[in-house]
Amino acid sequence: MLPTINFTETNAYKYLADHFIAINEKNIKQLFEEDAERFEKFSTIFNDILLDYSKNRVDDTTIALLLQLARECKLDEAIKAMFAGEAINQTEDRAVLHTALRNFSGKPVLVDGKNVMDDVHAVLDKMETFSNQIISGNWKGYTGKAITDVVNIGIGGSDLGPVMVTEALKAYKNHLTMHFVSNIDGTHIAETLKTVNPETTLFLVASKTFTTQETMTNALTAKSWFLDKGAKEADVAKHFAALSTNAKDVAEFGIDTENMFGFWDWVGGRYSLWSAIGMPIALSIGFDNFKALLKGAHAADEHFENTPFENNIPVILGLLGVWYINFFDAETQAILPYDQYMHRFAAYFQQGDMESNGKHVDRNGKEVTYETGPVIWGEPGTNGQHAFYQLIHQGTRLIPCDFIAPAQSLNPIGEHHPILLSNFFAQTEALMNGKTKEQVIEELKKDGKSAEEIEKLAPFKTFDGNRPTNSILLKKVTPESLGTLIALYEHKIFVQGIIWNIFSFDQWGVELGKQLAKSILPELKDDEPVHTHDASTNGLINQYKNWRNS
Ligand SMILES: O=P(O)(O)OC[C@H]1O[C@](O)(CO)[C@@H](O)[C@@H]1O
Repeated sequence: MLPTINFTETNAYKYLADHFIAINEKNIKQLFEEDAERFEKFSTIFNDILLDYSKNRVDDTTIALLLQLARECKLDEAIKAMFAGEAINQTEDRAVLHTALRNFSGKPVLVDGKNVMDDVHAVLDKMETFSNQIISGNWKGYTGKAITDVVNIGIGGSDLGPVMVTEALKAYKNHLTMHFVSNIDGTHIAETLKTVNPETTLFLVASKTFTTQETMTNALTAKSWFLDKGAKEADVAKHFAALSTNAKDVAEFGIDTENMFGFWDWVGGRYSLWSAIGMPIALSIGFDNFKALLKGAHAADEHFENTPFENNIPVILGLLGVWYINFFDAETQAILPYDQYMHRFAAYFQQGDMESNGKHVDRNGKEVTYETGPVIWGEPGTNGQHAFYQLIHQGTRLIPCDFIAPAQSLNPIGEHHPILLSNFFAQTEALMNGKTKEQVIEELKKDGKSAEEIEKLAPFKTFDGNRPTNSILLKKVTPESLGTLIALYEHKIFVQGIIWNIFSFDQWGVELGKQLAKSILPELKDDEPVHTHDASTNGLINQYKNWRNS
């Protein structure tokens, strides 16, 4: 069982509330001037990943109090409970053990007294054999040809993780062409099927539950297309595999359970890329690279489990987030990778974070009286700079940002990477320093502006600065470093869920929309007007019925 402490009733919270008033008076630039050791103190290196959190609105006292908050909320007990396989997903009565999927410690992991590591290794071995066969071309399609294209059909956690990682590690990929179909909009599957050949395509039906409407509908469409193209039912086994926990429904769908790669209810959908759901990753970059990804994540797990809080990256990131959300009223958190390959990283953690910590009821079943999970968003730099950074620099909102960049480029062409990195360094500096009125006046004078013009323009060109950022500098994006980075972010989400006293591993809110869509679908069958909903929903449905055949 997890502790059930209301963090706003801790001593640390009360001290932080007082301390906030003092720190709110200061700007980060000043904090650097006051402390020559600030960078050394507020940065840490772990396995070729440097986290610099010195450009935050914190000082020694803030960090000490935030760490005290973590201790008062019994974060240490919660971490132990998760790694020990306790059923900490209490509303679903499940353990939370994505860490077991990447456990290379040789230590057993017990769920209800059973060591799950044998099952984990058995699936990994099966994935290795299968992916090697497909990549080598030894696996033949129904006309004797090797597989050239892989279509992953899944949604949410059964899509975003594999998409994000295969994109982030594209530099490591082999000859297979990967496709991902997630949207129920027929356009997604239709456009994908236009580009593939049934004789050389492998479909992966990825669904933890194997009941998700979007995935099942897309998978059935893919199967009909495959059969329409001249293949026989018996050929399905050569072209369809399932990544799921639900063997019964996989068999009913007509997929040979020999081609099923299983996982378990203690793997949350948004934490499942390390499981059989990672098959597209293994196919795209090879099993050894997939294993390196898992090893990188395992290193982060050991770091999270064993490192004192003051040097523990997920703990620090999580607490800084709490500081901004609950004291500075920050509503969002931007994730800004300066790496084109990582262009889906923010989208991936949009689900990871928002589905986990988008909760308003605490672990006692009571409505919370404070803010919980932030809105996560972001795009790769420098595209973001030319789109939404204006608001981050000069808007009215405080938006804490994580800047992520690799020191080494996987495509070191000309001056591209130094230019990219100069932007990465410049942005956090600009966000911190801003530009004073005096600096602006000086610049305008140099430009030959008149006193009147200077007076008019100066307010618009002045930047307050004092906008907080974390910088995460990786030596290079490799399967291992990416695995570490993802797992560090996963654990950050855990830390925040513990502090906010919420359950991070269920997603009841999403279930309601699914149920309602299923009840509306039969009403769309005929052209009779509906009257069973509120006026707005009735109006929309009836207009749809009027227009759909006109
Ligand atoms: O893998 P499944 O069971 O198809 O579920 C897909 C996704 O649907 C959700 O349950 C809700 O969006 C996610 O948590 C999950 O990743």
